[in-house]
Amino acid sequence: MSFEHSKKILIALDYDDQEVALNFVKQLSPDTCRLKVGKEMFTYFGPAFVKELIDLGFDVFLDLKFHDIPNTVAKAVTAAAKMGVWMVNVHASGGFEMMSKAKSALEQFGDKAPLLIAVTVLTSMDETELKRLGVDKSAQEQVIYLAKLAKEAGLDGVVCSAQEAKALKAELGENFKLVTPGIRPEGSDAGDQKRIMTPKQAIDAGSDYLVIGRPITQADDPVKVLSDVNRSIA
Ligand SMILES: O=C(O)c1cc(=O)[nH]c(=O)n1[C@@H]1O[C@H](COP(=O)(O)O)[C@@H](O)[C@H]1O
Repeated sequence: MSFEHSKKILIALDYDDQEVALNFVKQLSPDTCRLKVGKEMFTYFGPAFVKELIDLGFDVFLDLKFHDIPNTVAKAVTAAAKMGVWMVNVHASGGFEMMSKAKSALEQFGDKAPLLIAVTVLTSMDETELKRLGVDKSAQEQVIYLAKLAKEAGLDGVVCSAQEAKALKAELGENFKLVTPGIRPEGSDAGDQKRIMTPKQAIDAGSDYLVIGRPITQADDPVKVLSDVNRSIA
C-alpha cells in the first residue's frame, strides 16, 4: 500500500472520553491516516488534546467550522495555526470577506500555514433541508457556487460530499482540494448522513481526502476497518 494513498483517510475522533480516544489512537500509525478533532472533543478537551495528537506524530485537521465576522475568524484560524494543525476549516457561507481575511491571516506562517478549507453544504443535508433554509438550488449547484467563492477568496479547497467531487474537479481544477465526509464502506449504517459514497467510489470521483468517523470508531475492530478501507483505495 503506498504511503500517499494511506494518508487520504482522516479519522473523525468523535469521542466524549479522552482515554478511549487515546487508546484507539495509540493503535494507529501516522503513516496510515490523519486525525480530525471536531467540536465535541475540542469542547471537552481543548488545545491540550490536539497538541498531544501532534506530539504523537499525527497531522491534525481541526474541524471547528468557524463562521463569524471576518476579524474573529481571522484570529481563530491564527490560533489554530499556532497550535500546529495541518488543516482548519471555516463555513463558506460566512462569506467572501471572511474567507479572504482568514487566508491573509495565515500568510505570516509561510509554508507552515495549515490548509484552509471551506465547508460548502453539509453532507447531512439534502434538497428538502436546503429548501427549508430558503435555498432553491440543488445541493450540487449550491456546493459549486460556494466552492467557486472559496477558490476566489484564495482557499485551498472545500469540504463537500463525494457526490459533487467529479463536477468540482472539472469546474475548479485538480489542485483545489476536496475533503469528503459522508463516507460509508459497503454495508455500514448511514446514520444522519444523506449524501454518501463508499471510499472507493469517493476516490474514483476525485476526492483528495476522506473523512470517516463512526464506521471506524464504532466498529468492533476499528484498526481492521481502517486497514480494509486503505486497502480498498490502494
Ligand atoms: O467538516 C466536516 O468534517 C464535516 C462536514 C460535513 O459536511 N459533514 C460531516 O459529516 N463532517 C464531519 O465529518 C465527520 C463524519 O463522521 P461520520 O458520519 O461518523 O463518518 C463528523 O465529525 C462531522 O462533523
